[in-house]
Amino acid sequence: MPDFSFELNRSFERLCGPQSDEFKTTLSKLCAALAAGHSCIRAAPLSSPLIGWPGEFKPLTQDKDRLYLTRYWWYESSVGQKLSQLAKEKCTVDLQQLAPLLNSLFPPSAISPDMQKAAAAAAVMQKLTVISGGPGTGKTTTVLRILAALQIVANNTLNIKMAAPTGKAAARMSESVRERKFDLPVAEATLAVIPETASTLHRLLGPRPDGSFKHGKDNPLALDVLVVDEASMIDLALMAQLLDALPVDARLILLGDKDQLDAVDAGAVFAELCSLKSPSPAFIAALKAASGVEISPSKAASSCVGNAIMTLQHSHRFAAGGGIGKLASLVNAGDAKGALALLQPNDLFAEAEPELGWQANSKNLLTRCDSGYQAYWQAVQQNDVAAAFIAFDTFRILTALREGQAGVMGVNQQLEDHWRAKNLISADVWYAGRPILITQNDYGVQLYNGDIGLTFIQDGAPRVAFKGEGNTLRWFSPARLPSHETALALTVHKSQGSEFDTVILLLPNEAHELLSRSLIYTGLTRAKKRVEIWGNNEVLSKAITKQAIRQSGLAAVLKAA
Ligand SMILES: Nc1ncnc2c1ncn2[C@@H]1O[C@H](COP(=O)(O)OP(=O)(O)OP(=O)(O)O)[C@@H](O)[C@H]1O
Repeated sequence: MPDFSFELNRSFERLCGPQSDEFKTTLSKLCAALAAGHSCIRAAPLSSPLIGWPGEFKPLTQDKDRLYLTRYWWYESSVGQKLSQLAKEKCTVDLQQLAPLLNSLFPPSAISPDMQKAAAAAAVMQKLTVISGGPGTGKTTTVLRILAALQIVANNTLNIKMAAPTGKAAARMSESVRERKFDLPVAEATLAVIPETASTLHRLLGPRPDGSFKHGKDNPLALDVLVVDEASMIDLALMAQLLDALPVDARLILLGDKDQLDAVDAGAVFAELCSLKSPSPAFIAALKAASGVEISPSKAASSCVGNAIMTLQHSHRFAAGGGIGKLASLVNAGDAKGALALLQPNDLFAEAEPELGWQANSKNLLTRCDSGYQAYWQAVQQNDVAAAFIAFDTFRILTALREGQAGVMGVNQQLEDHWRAKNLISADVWYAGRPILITQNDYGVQLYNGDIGLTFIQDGAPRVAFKGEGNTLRWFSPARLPSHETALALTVHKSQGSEFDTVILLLPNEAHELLSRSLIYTGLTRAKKRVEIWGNNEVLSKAITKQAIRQSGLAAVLKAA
């Protein structure tokens, strides 16, 4: 792959002649920062015809002490502007109607304050709502009740759409909404106008062959309410495009988990928004009047989006005091000592108790995978496609890194070699049972980044099955598949938006700059019942203590708005 900063510098030199060494060094730092997910770097202003102040539209933009490639400066200011406009819009609310409506949708709760109910009141009272919560804190449950409340208030006339950044996350959202929707204590007419299907954000925006989108400022989306799940995976560029396509009167509800890994590309919009939680006294009073819930003020400096941020903290999925929930809180608090103490193998095999394998030893790992994948291979051997899909989601090995022995490529290779040696799989690349992960959106064949397919041999030829709508299957010959890779193991990054009964989180034996608190948290919270962390104390401790902070100016824009 060509070095981006080298190529960029060459174009700049063609445009403006030779540049100073200082400029070249700064440009290379900026490109490296973008690749690492930052939208800008902190840099003292440099004198160069290529760098301009905001609005000058030179290739690079210096905004106070922040230096950007101008495209990213534009994305950031556009996102900041749109979010602040949205957050400042007031909605007319009839408290006489809203208070009893919320009481009917939210039965009295033992959890105080009832943040689910508060979030619902906030979502009816305002155009922008950002709901952050860990696994099982009730984001889907809450958003369904919000949608019911919004429809009832609007006499069931709203056009609501739901979306998520990846196909897998959209499928999971559709599944949980379908499972949960009919529990809502509302009339048939309201149920009928709550959607059951979420699409990917790309599909919603309408991709064009040149990479641009059909929907934008001049052709806004046709909707009144947009709900976006797994919003922490949205990068700055996609968020800018999404906000551009949002109609002026629409409401936006973003759901996510602020503690999870940020988007792969530049920007950490969701986490940054959540850091700006600062409910005003007037908003706290309004919320109490509407929902009876009294939320606490926060110490953060006030910001125009401060009233929009709602955090759900109580997990209804992990039993109080259960291993995964406890471990997740310790990791989030950066308490490496506490996390390691909890991971002492005292009660290793209890459900939902985390286990720490002290040393990632590849032979043990392979044996562990023999038992973890046993049900899967059985289903494959019996050619039972439905059972194979179910079994495949019960166990997954997640790697912190891509490269190296303990990286996803190394582990996939070792597992294939191991199972070939045992004659469990054939020598063919497309062996029966080869699971694959799609790594690129292909709108033609409707396979999307993150989709998982399983290979079966039919009439002597390999065919790959993907789950379609409901319980249907879609079959493809390998030649028709877009970019893909083997998915016996997945990276933590690629596992976002998925959950498995048992997760093995595999760390490398040496500390690595890509290991961070949010990576450990994201990996371990993919587990529904049991997580085992394979690695050594030092690497795990270092990762838990390291908080990856992305450079960006979005918070500054929102605080100043
Ligand atoms: N207030 C509540 N009281 C009791 N149970 C609840 C409450 N809210 C949610 N639950 C239950 O907790 C479980 C998780 O809820 P839900 O799926 O809404 O959470 P989530 O945050 O969307 O989870 P995910 O991590 O899957 O996105 C569900 O079984 C749901 O019925």
